[in-house]
Amino acid sequence: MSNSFSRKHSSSPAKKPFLIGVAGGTASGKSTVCQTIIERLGQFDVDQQQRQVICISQDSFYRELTPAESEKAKLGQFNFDHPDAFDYHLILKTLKRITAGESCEIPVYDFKSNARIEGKQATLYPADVVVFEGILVFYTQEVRELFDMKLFVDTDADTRLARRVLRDITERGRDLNKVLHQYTTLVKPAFEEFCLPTKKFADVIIPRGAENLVAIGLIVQHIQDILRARSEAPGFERRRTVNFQLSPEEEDLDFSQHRQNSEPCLSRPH
Ligand SMILES: Nc1ncnc2c1ncn2[C@@H]1O[C@H](COP(=O)(O)OP(=O)(O)O)[C@@H](O)[C@H]1O
Ligand SMILES: O=c1ccn([C@@H]2O[C@H](COP(=O)(O)O)[C@@H](O)[C@H]2O)c(=O)[nH]1
Repeated sequence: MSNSFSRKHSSSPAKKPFLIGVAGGTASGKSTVCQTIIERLGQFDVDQQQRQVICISQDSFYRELTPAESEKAKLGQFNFDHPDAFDYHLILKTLKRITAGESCEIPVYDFKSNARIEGKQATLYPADVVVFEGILVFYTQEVRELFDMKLFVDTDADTRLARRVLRDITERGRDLNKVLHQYTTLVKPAFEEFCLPTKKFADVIIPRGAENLVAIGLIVQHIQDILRARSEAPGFERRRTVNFQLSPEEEDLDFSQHRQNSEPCLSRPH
C-alpha cells in the first residue's frame, strides 16, 4: 500500500534539505538514476513547484565561453570535461542558497549552441531532498562537503561511449566524427584524470546505473527513512507529500516503460 502522507504547512522554519550528490562518467546514467529515484519517491507526477524532491544538473553551471573558446566548441575541440569548464562560484552560491531553504534561479544550458540560453532561467523551489548530478560534482572539496549522501554511477566505458554517440547525434546536434574526436581526445582523458578519481568519495557505488534496480531500491528506502525521521522530529515543517513506502505496482516497476515518459533533471534541455 502506498503510504504518502501530508501535513498542513506550519510557520516553523523548514529543515535544511537533504543534499545528494550523484557523480559518474558521461552517459553513465546519472540523470536516469536520479529520475528513477524521484519516480520511486512518488514525485514524478508532482508539479515542479510542489516537489519535495528535486534534481539539478551540473550542466546548468557550464561557464560562459569566450568567442575563441566558442569557436573551438563548435569543432568539438573545447574541453567541457575539465574542471575549468564550470562556474564553481555559481555552483557554491546556488548550493548554499538551496541548503538555506531559499528559492533561486539557475541558468538553462543549451548543448547545441554550447551556451546558456540568454534570458532564460529555471527556478528552484525549496525541497526536502535535493539531488545534484554531474561528471565533476565531487571534484572540489568545498562542494563535496555539502553533500549528505554521495553516489557514483559506475557504467562500463564501452556502454557509455555507445550511449554518448547516439545521444550526441540525436539530441545534441553533433556529427559522428566530431563526437568520436571529442571523446577520444578530451572526454576520455578527462574522465580518467578528474572524474574517476572522485569515485573514492562515494558512499554508494551503483554498478550498471539505472538498470540496477536493487541498488536504487535500497537508496530510495534510505531516503524514505531519512524523511520519515525528519518528519517525526520536533519543529518539522513538511512541504509536500512523498511516498514513504513503495506500492506493489512500484515494487514491480518496469523501468524501461517508465523512462519513456520521464523528464530529465531540471534545466537539462538537450
Ligand atoms: N539502463 C539504461 N539502459 C539503456 N539506456 C540507458 C540506460 N541508462 C541511460 N540510458 C540512456 O543513455 C543516455 C545517457 O543517459 P543519462 O542518464 O542521460 O546519462 P548521464 O546523465 O550520466 O549523462 C540517455 O540517452 C539515456 O536514455
Ligand atoms: O556544450 C557542451 C557541454 C558539455 N558537453 C559534454 O557533456 C558531458 C556532460 O554531460 P553528461 O550528461 O554527464 O554526459 C561532458 O562529457 C561534456 O563533454 C558537450 O559535449 N558540450
